[in-house]
Amino acid sequence: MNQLADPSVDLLLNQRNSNFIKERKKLAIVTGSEATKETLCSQMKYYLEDCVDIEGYSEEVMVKDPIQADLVVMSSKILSEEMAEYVSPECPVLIAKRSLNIENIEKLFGIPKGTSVFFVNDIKENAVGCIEALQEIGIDYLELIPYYPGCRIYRNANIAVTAGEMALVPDHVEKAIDLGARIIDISSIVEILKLLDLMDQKLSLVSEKYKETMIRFSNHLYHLFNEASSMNQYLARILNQINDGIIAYYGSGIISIFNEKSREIFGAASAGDLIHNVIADSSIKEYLLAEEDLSDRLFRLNQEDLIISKFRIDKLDTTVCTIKNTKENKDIEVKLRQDLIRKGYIGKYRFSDIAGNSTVISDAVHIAKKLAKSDLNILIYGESGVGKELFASAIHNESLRNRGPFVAINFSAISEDLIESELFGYEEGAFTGAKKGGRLGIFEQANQGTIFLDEIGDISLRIQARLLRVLQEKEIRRVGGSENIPIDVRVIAATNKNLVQMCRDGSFREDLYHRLKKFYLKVPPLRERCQDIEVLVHHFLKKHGRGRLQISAEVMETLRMNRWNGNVRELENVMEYFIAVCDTGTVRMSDLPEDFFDESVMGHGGQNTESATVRGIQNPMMIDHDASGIQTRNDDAEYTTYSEALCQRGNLEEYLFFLKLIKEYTDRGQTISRKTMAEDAKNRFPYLTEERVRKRTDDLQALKLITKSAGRVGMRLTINGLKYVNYNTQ
Ligand SMILES: Nc1ncnc2c1ncn2[C@@H]1O[C@H](COP(=O)(O)OP(=O)(O)OP(=O)(O)O)[C@@H](O)[C@H]1O
Repeated sequence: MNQLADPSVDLLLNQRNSNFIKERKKLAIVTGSEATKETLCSQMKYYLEDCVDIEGYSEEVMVKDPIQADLVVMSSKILSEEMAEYVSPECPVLIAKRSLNIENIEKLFGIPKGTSVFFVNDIKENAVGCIEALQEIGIDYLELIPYYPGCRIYRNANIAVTAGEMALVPDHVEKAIDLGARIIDISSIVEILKLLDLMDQKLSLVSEKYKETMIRFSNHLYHLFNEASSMNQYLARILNQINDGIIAYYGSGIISIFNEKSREIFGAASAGDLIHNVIADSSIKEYLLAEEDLSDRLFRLNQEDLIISKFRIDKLDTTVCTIKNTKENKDIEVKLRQDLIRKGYIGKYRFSDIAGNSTVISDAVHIAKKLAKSDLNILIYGESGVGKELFASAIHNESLRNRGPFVAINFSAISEDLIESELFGYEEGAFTGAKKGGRLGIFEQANQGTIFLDEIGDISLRIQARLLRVLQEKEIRRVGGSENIPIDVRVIAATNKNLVQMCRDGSFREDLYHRLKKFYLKVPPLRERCQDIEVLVHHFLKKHGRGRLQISAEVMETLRMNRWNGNVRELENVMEYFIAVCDTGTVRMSDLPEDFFDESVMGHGGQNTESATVRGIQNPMMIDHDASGIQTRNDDAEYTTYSEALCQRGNLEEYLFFLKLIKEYTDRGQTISRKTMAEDAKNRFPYLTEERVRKRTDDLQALKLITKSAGRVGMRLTINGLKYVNYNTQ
């Protein structure tokens, strides 16, 4: 290691009182500043404290009495001249050689290669000496410029390094690094031993300690260099893994970073090369070297479209560019999307997939689109099968998270024991049967995306508490794990239960309810939007590949009148049934599922209060409910009631003839008028005029066996009319 010293080392021995000897020797250290005094005193105490009293004096603090010691060590020659009068004339004086304290050298490691740096010291020799010392220990990649009072600045720098001379650092410098005061050089330490007559006693110990310090330091340095170089390798690996080109260069165009992707695009180059020589395309070269132009630009190179972006790091006089190949980036996006699709973690639906134009559904879509723009949690309320998941998926796809996963979990379909590990995952060995390597929970899988928690009202209070913590802390802990894992997920929860009531009766946590319900969306049941049925019917026929299949007007009417307790899902099921059973091009009443009227049209378990009124009170065809709420019927008795009612009004045969006729026409998708009815009835009932036909149809309408409306729809059988006809044609 190089040792720096004042160029002239003078040993001024004043032997006038050579018998100045005490039991413990006294060493006085005189410095310019207090900081240097501290450094040098602690250095000498490290070597000699056990046998020498060490006293420090600095020019900064007034020395009152003359300094008396076995040896006075001056930190510089100038100081020895300035402080001479404060030293007892009989004291021997040594002007110490000093060297750079390299223990703080790591402070320089952050300065990038090629940077101009002032080395600041009190005189030229010291500044130059320190620079040489730094170069010798490997800091030769910086452009070190000596700086001292009165020097001429031939090249400027924004960073300054000094050895304890911060006061001399020029004001314009943006960053100053103090390596600390220079320490006493080993050769001067040996001199001190000699002068204190401690050579025999201390030399080997001091040299041991000195060696030890050096070894400790060089180990430290070695470690730091290793760390820095493995960090560099690590960074280089990262930069080479990135799928975009990355180039960094100093103001003048000297390249400092040129990653693998850049090499693929522009050809071979490495740090130290010039942009000017490396980039052949003149427009790209011009753009890169135009310091003030920081806009993103599109370039075409070798049939590829490149988007180049730039930003400046002014402090380092560096420009960094990223180069994206638009096609490759698209391909990557497609791959990532395919990966999500493979895992099933995508929102399958968009708002355009929501069929229906009723006001209620349009309003719901309108609100949902607004909610999609925010990132807050949403609670969707709606009966089973109304389309809650459809809405959740559409919201995800319209939100800023649409490139992330959409993961859905239905709590009603998972047992309580499994919910926790499904949501939060588990560590290997968390429980018997846990998979090797553990498993990610859906919260982790949905990271940066949306999680859809369906049937949230079905989870236990225990899981509610865990879920609440996750929503509050935004981190999860795997089952059997000890680490908290941060997550960035938007939660959309759904329920068909009355959560407010559940909060009241204590089965749902109110705090969780409020966390989930930052926004609220209600999806209306299908029976509140009968206008949508026709649109939905065609939507599902098309969705299942039978867009051309016709639905007879009567069937459509029957569908419209249905209660649809299973909502849109039930309607879709019926459409799939039609597709499976209908052999002709038109679905007719005869294609309706056998149990359609039992299970669907009649409603479930007395929920259909509106229809029950129509059927039960005003209609002779009664629906009874047994104790369990399940419907029971005595069909024969009910049909007989109709027959009796008709017989009381006129000829049952005529009425049945007209009912069948209406059915035939609607099955063919045709409307039937009174005139047609009279004509068709002519052969069997020649006495029936058009007016009489009107009378018969009025009777049928009064018994709610048919409906009459003006225009295209005309006369139609009601469900009961249809069933009564079917009963009589068996
Ligand atoms: N307006 C609509 N347009 C098109 N398809 C719809 C519509 N509403 C619902 N569907 C379809 O109906 C089916 C049921 O919808 P979804 O699963 O979203 O209902 P849900 O309310 O989440 O049901 P559950 O409460 O049982 O989970 C799905 O196949 C969905 O695509």
